[in-house]
Amino acid sequence: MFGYYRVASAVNKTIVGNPAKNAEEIITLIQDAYAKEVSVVVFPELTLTGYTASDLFLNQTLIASQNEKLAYILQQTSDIHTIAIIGLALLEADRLYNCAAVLQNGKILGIVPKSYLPNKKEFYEKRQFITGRDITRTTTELYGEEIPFGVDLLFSDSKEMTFGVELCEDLWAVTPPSNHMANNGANLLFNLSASNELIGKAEYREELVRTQSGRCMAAYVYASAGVGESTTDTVFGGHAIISEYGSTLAQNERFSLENTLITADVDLERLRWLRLNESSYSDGRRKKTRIIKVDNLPEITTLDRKINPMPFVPSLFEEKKHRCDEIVQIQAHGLIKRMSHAHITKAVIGISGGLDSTLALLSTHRAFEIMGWDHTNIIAVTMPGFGTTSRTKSNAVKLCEALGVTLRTIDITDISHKEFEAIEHNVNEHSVTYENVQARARTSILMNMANKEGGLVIGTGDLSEVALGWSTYNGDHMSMYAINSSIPKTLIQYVIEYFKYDESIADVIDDILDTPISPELLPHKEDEIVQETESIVGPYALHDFFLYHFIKYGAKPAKIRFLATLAFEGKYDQETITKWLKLFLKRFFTQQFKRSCMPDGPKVGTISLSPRADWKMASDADVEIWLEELEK
Ligand SMILES: Nc1ncnc2c1ncn2[C@@H]1O[C@H](COP(=O)(O)OP(=O)(O)OC[C@H]2O[C@@H]([n+]3cccc(C(=O)O)c3)[C@H](O)[C@@H]2O)[C@@H](O)[C@H]1O
Ligand SMILES: Nc1ncnc2c1ncn2[C@@H]1O[C@H](COP(=O)(O)OP(=O)(O)OP(=O)(O)O)[C@@H](O)[C@H]1O
Ligand SMILES: NC(=O)CC[C@H](N)C(=O)O
Repeated sequence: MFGYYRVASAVNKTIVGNPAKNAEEIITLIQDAYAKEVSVVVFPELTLTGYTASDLFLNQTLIASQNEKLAYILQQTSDIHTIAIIGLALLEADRLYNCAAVLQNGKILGIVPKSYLPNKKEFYEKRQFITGRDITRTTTELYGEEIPFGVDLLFSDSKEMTFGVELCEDLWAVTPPSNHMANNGANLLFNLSASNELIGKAEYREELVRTQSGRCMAAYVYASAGVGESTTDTVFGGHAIISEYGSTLAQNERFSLENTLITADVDLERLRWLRLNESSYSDGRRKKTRIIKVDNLPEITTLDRKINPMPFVPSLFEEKKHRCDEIVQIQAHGLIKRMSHAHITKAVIGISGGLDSTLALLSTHRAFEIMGWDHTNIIAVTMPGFGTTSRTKSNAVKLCEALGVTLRTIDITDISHKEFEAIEHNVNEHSVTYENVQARARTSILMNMANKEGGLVIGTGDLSEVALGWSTYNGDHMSMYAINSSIPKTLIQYVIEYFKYDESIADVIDDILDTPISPELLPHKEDEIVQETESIVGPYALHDFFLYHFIKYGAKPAKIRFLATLAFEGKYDQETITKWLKLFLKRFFTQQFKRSCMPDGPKVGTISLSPRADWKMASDADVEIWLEELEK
């Protein structure tokens, strides 16, 4: 489903040295995983024997029993499409290898040996096993069949999934085998482990799994041996972890006395496309690998994953101050460098009482504060026009007064009337010309004032407006430094709210956040805003969501719609989402010409649409195939 696969980590109840009993638990867990539509489930290291069998691995009875019970598992799971990866002590060429056997539909698809054998303190694997690091392009014989065997095996369904397998210590090595697997296209990695519990180790282990998923731009599924292992010298807690691209999606409670199975739906399509955006991924050296084809995998019927409706906004409240501080620091230092370099000491900003100009003013104010520059050198200009209401105007004035900046008021109605007359535009015709004359009048005033004062015009447009082209070309679209240009509207609101720590502006910020978003270009009715942006172009929450998935993952519109339907369940139905998504796509394509000549401005988050850095696109590209997809 849209590139999602359900994967699982299983920790079975273990009896050391009893493959028959362990096999029963393994079969139960494989059946459970299949019932849950899991594509691949991974088990702990040396699953059938128990990891702690120690010198019993050198005894014929244990290995014979293990192999017999593996055959039994194959027979019992012959009609199960879920792939199971279980740990096996493999006797090959009179050597013992610590391996992962990949099983599906009663067959062994391949066997991968462990590369790094821990051999210090409580670990002494080299007593029984040898490394399989150099084994490539070979097979091993089990039950009379030749089975691919080696560290060069990858498993692919020829769709979105290619997976590789490593074992426990492999992940702790300086260069884990999974690095090479990822370089060769594996976007899903499994680890069969037996990692004992020591204070603080669980946190480190989770961090290791999570960061490896980030480094490899992959999903990483980890299963470690449970409490049934021998406690002669050490205790095992059965840690199960599923991470994807630097985030942990699921993790179990350790020390369970029962079988445990955790699942997560991983987005393997997203990972593939993310990699296209990383040159260091493309530059990774490819090695010879053998690809084992797999098919008949279970498909999920419903997605079990929380989709964040606000991808630009941190979900944890505790992160707010830190994140907002960071954003404002980046903005402020972008401006400081530019002003210092140009030997300019004054900033000129049009203040409307709306969200964007509020943040631009607050961040400019922070820049002046950092540098100890005189706040009165920030020249804030309110320019009431036909649509300006007393609410926004008074908020603009209150904010400027509280911040101690220089405030000027210049009414633009006369200038606009003169312009209408000059271009012979009927003042009663409230068309785009009527709107743009005002926006351009304001920009012209700001630019000319900047010349007069020796100042720099601070641009206020945000990333959502830049994506939609929701600005007047050569009007508010233009400035000398566009401080908000990579901050989307949903984040602008969040950052402004953080400034409420300053009590002198807390009330006015509340009212600014509460005011409908509007360009206030059409005449107001009895001092009430008539032109609400979100009823014209659609909700910014949706547009920011579309933008994020479209740019970051190159997602197809049909997938974006599917995800939005889940993320905004109960708020927007599919029809509404489709309507605004079409508008987003149309505007995104037709409005590139405004982005192609947008002013300099600091990149703040991972997404920016700067034509010089992040987003190079033809201004005349056709949107048809993107729209067609939504008709299917
Ligand atoms: N591909 C292309 N390459 C080069 N030029 C192209 C072009 N497509 C159109 N054009 C030209 O550009 C013109 C259209 O661009 P433009 O003049 O900007 O005009 P336009 O985008 O039609 O109008 C600006 C819109 O932005 C809204 N606005 C303005 C100001 C602030 C805010 C806000 O809420 O923040 C919103 C306003 O309500 C209005 O709907 C066309 O008339 C055409 O001359
Ligand atoms: N009445 C006004 N006085 C001064 N400047 C204005 C006025 N109206 C608009 N501007 C300038 O034009 C910019 C774009 O206007 P717009 O209304 O889109 O932005 P905003 O009000 O700051 O924020 P939002 O888009 O969130 O409403 C403003 O940020 C501001 O710099
Ligand atoms: N089984 C192993 O390879 C264990 C070694 C590893 N460093 C751990 O404790 O997790």
